[in-house]
Amino acid sequence: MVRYRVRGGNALRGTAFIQGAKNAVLPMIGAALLAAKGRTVLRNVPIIEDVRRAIELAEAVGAYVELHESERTLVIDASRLSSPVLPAEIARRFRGSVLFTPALLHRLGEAVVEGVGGCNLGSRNLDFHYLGYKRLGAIVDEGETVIHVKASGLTGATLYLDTPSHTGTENLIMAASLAKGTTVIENAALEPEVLDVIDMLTKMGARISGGGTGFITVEGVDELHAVEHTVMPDRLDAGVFAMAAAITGGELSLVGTGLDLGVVRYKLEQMGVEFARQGAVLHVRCEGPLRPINIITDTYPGFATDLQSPMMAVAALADGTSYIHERIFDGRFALAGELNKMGAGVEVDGSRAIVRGRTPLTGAEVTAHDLRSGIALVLAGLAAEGETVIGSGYLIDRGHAHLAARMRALGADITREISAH
Ligand SMILES: CC(=O)N[C@H]1[C@@H](OP(=O)(O)OP(=O)(O)OC[C@H]2O[C@@H](n3ccc(=O)[nH]c3=O)[C@H](O)[C@@H]2O)O[C@H](CO)[C@@H](O)[C@@H]1O
Ligand SMILES: C=C(OP(=O)(O)O)C(=O)O
Repeated sequence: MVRYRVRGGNALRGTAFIQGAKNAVLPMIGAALLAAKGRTVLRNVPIIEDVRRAIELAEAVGAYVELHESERTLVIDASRLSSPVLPAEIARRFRGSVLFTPALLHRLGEAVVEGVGGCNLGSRNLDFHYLGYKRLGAIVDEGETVIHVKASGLTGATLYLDTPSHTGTENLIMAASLAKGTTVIENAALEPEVLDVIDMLTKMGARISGGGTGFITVEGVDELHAVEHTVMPDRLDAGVFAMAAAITGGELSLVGTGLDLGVVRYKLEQMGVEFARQGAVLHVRCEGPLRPINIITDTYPGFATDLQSPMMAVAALADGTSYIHERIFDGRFALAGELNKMGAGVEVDGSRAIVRGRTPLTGAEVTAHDLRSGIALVLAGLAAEGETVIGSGYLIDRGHAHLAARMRALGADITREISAH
C-alpha cells in the first residue's frame, strides 16, 4: 500500500519540472509496436506506474523494452511480437492497455483483450473502438470478460465517433495507418496528446491529415518504421503545479510546460492567480484571496475533466460559492466526500457540484478513489491545517512521477510511504 502524508501550511516556491505526458506516452508505446523492424526511442518519458505497466504489457506480447530511468528514455524493439494476449493481471491496471490492440491486429492478426483498467469514473465504454475495427473489416467477439478481435488485413472505411473519444481516436488512427486504402474519422478528438501521437506516426511513415480539425483522413501504408520521438509535456501535471501555487499562496516557475495551459490558465486567472510567460518558463503566483469559479468540463479545448478534481480542491479555498458541471464522465465526484472529511463544503447533485468556500481545511485520513482525486487531496493537504494521510497512493503514482520529491524541492512537507497494508 502506498500512502502520501502531507503537513499543510507551506507556500510552494521555486522551480517545478513538468513531466512528459502520460496520455501521449501510452499510445506512443502502442504505436511503437506497429514497427516490425528496428528500435523505437521515446524521450521525456514520465517515470510513472502506468508506463511501468505498459512496459510489462509490451514484454508480455513479445517486445524487448529498455527503460533508462535517469535519461527518461524508452527503447522498444517490437520485431518479434509473439503473443496476441493482453493478460488481465497487467491490462486491468491501466487504461492505456486498450492502445495495444491495433498493433497486435496488424502484426499478429488478432488481439485478445482480457481486460482494460483505468480510473474508476463511471461508464467507460469502448464501443467506438470495436465498431470502428468492425467497419475496417475486423471480427470482434465480445465475450463477458474477454474480447477477441481478429482480422487478416484491414481495409479503409468512413468512421464516425458519437463523441470525440481520446483513445478511440488514437486506436482508429493506428488501425487505419496500416489498412488498405483511405479511412476518414469524423468527430475525432482534438487533444494535443492525440496530435503528438499523429506527429510520431507521421515520422514512422503514416499518412495522416486533418489532425486538430475533427476530421482525420488516413491513407494506409504497407509498413511503419521505428523512429525517435520526444513526448510532449504533461498539461495535467503542469495544471496541478499551477494549482499548488494557487492553493498555498505560493510562487512557482514551471519548466517544461511548452504549451499554453489554455482554459485552465484563464479559469485560474479569474480566481486571482497571476501567470507570466518568461521565454520558456511559465511563472505562476497567487498572493491575494481566491475568488470562486464556474467550471464546465468538455473535450479539448474545453476544461479538461482530468483537472476537474484538483480544481474542486482549489475552489474549496475560494471566498464564495463555486459551481462545477462534469460532462465527460458520469462518476467523477468521489472526491467530494473525501474533501468534506477535511472540512470542505461540497454538495453533489448528479453531474453538478456546488463548492461552498471558504471553509478552513483540516488534515484527515482520506482515500484516493482515482488518480486525479488523489492529487486533488494532496493539494487540499498542502493547504490544510495539520496532517493529511492519503490512502491508495498507487493511483497517484499511476500518473505523477516522483511527486513527493518534486513537491519537497518546492518547500512542501510531503512524504510517500509504503506499508504492508
Ligand atoms: C489514457 C488516456 O488517454 N486517458 C484519457 C482518455 O480516456 P479515454 O480515452 O478512456 O476517454 P474517452 O474520451 O474515450 O471517454 C470519454 C467519454 O466517452 C465515452 N465513450 C468513450 C469511448 C467509447 O467507445 N464509447 C463511449 O461511450 C466514455 O464512456 C466517457 O464517458 O480521455 C479522457 C477524457 O479526456 C481522460 O480523462 C483520460 O485521462
Ligand atoms: C482518467 C485518467 O486516466 P486513465 O484514462 O488512464 O484512467 C486520468 O488520467 O485522469
